[in-house]
Amino acid sequence: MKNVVLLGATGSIGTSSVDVIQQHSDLFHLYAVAANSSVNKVAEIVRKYNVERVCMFNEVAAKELEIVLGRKVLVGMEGLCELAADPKADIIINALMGAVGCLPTITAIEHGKHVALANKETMVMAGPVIWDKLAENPKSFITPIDSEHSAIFQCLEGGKRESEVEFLEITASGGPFREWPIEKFEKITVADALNHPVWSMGKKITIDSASMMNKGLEVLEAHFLFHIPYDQIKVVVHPQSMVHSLVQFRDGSLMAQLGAPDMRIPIQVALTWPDRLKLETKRLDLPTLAKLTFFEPDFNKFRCLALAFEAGRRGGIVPSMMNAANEVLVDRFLKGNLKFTDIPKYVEMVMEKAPNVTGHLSLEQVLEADKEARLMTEGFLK
Ligand SMILES: NC(=O)C1=CN([C@@H]2O[C@H](COP(=O)(O)OP(=O)(O)OC[C@H]3O[C@@H](n4cnc5c(N)ncnc54)[C@H](OP(=O)(O)O)[C@@H]3O)[C@@H](O)[C@H]2O)C=CC1
Ligand SMILES: CC(=O)[C@@H](O)[C@H](O)COP(=O)(O)O
Ligand SMILES: [Mn+2]
Repeated sequence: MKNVVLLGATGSIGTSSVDVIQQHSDLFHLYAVAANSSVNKVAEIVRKYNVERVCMFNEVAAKELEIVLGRKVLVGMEGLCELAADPKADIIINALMGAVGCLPTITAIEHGKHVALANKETMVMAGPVIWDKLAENPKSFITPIDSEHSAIFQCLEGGKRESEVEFLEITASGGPFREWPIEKFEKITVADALNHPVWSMGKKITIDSASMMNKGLEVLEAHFLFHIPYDQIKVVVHPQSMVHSLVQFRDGSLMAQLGAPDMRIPIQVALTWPDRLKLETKRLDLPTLAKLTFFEPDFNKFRCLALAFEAGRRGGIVPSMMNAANEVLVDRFLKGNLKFTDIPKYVEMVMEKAPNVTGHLSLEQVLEADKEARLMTEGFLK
């Protein structure tokens, strides 16, 4: 039996993870959960699945949950990291949203854990630091949950074939504005942007999908997960989201992973790899599938995608600053205080001010850059 710590248990990935764990309750025990402030949802999960340890990031919520459950609730970043380091934990699923996921991932690696990673922001902001930490802690390893990265991971047979890759082809749905003319972008509303054509996900990633920053983040995530240079990473728009990504090998073979758009599939792969267990979810029926289509992305319309490639190529603290600026801007947009077109505009302004840092990158530099970019973005918005 493997003890699973689920960080971000109340979210979209968290909920799907609970389902997968329950479908295999002979193999996995939901040992600990964490969230930000959803007290009732956490209380329900804890009671239903006999969860042993709990953390709430938000202090008030932690106190409230302690009263509801009548037992100790960990709190804040310290609490998240305590769960990530718990000696009884075998697998840490990081399904937190945003840069808050970075330190728990690093702590889990430092404690030799298997990290099943949905929190792409971790890899984007701190990729080189993660490389160092994994090298220092050879017992630890990451299995990706992000659907595209799971597809690539599977095509690479768990990373064994990285050196044989010609390029990675990351698929993108294109989001709700794939067919909108750029002239209409000024008028995009929050409701328009939350209307993802395929996936039902948390709000932040849904806005990122609409701006295609999500695909940009995924390019950096792929670079850091699979050690593939940016010149060998392509993005292809595939509106049906049935092909989750592809790997072109140097012998001319193009491998793809297909499946219904259901995150429980990559979550289960991340938990059970290299084994493939039964999962109750929809199957793709090829004869009844509609056409599968593929297009070049429009880098002019989706400026965030171009900016992310630029941030990746510049390296250093630029990805951390880009990610932080984007988080602030998406939050403002969701609150109705920013135009959709202001997201790439201000991300670019922050990136222009970002210094090029060469040489070894430390965790302190990454976290400082994150803080600095948030302040800078707020400053631009005043
Ligand atoms: N949803 C999807 O299909 C996919 C998501 N991902 C990635 O997975 C991650 C999670 O996404 P998703 O599930 O959609 O997000 P959601 O917004 O649905 O859920 C986020 C979870 O994180 C918790 N959380 C948010 N902020 C904090 C904080 N400061 N401290 C502790 N917990 C916090 C929330 O708790 P609370 O409920 O209390 O707010 C919630 O449990 C993201 O990095 C996303 O990019 C990747 C691929 C697909
Ligand atoms: C399910 C998943 O992995 C998301 O990251 C998804 O890819 C978002 O859709 P887009 O392709 O529109 O960004
Ligand atoms: Mn994805």
